[in-house]
Amino acid sequence: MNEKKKILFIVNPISGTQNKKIILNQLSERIDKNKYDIEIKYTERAGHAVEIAAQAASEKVYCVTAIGGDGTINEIARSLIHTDTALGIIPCGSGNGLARHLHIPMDSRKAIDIINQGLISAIDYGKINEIPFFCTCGVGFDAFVSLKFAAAGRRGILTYLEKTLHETLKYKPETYEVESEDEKTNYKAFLIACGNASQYGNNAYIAPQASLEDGLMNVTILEPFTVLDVPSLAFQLFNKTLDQNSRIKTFKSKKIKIHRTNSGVVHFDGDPIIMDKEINVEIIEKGLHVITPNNDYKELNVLQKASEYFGKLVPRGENLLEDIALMNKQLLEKKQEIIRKLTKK
Ligand SMILES: Nc1ncnc2c1ncn2[C@@H]1O[C@H](COP(=O)(O)OP(=O)(O)OP(=O)(O)O)[C@@H](O)[C@H]1O
Repeated sequence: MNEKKKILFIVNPISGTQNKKIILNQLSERIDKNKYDIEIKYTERAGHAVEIAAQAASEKVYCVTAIGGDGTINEIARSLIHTDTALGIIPCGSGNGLARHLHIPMDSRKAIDIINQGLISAIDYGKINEIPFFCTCGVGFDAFVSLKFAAAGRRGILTYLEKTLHETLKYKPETYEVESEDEKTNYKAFLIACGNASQYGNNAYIAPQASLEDGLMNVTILEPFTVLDVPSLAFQLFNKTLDQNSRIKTFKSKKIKIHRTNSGVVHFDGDPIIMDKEINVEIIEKGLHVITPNNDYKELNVLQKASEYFGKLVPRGENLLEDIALMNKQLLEKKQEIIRKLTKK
């Protein structure tokens, strides 16, 4: 009989708003005990997961699984880069950007099934002034919101939206010099986001074309905009078409330098940190092993989500043309409803 593989689960008790006890009960019921020996550790403070994961990697543990959000994943993954220990993810943060990009289910029972399947892929990661990030990093408004969110004392999507909507129209764009491998350009920008993955979390696609396997970051620069641009920007952010907006500049690069007039806040995977005027961002190819769903599962997941969405929208009528007209009307109403919600002060 094959020797069992060890998985260490690291639980961040403060991430997101989900009850972690329920997840741990599901874990003990569902994890494949013929295949895995499991251990569970709770973090006691910010930064603790870095130490626990580093110890596990030095002991050549098969996998360290985050039960948390992108901040917890960042702390664990930075200790696993360039080791044979794989990262597992049971998403329960506020945004879950990396898990969503990888099509890891938000339902913890299904995420446990993915770990049972145990398919390992290698993905890229990035560094912002030597601090690793796995999803996105950046300067400007998103970094500013991450600072407000960190100080809010509450987590979850509602707190995030509250902070974002509250601050959007007050925020003053800054001037940045951006140096890619090809050119140096000055931008007055609301934000500059560097995407290793495509989204911030909550399906907000700031870099819709980003891939975790191309060795490149997708840079998104949002130039100053007026209140009239907010509905289309908000809609396109969630519709994966932000790169089509006239206020957006995008390009791909392996590394960039950002020079700004003063030191200030940046974010890495949604966590804020103060950095100097000069910021270097680069992507390191295939430096992290992650347990991911297989392609069949990803396709099924996308089809299932689409059919659930349209299933809710379309009544079962007899006349196809009438159904299509009704569906168009309902899609338009849905779009207007999203825009109304996002622009309501
Ligand atoms: N025991 C702890 N007490 C206080 N803070 C902690 C503890 N353990 C981890 N942290 C910090 O909590 C922060 C937030 O965690 P995490 O990012 O996982 O949740 P989230 O912000 O709700 O989700 P997401 O990043 O997906 O939006 C992390 O940056 C981490 O440093």
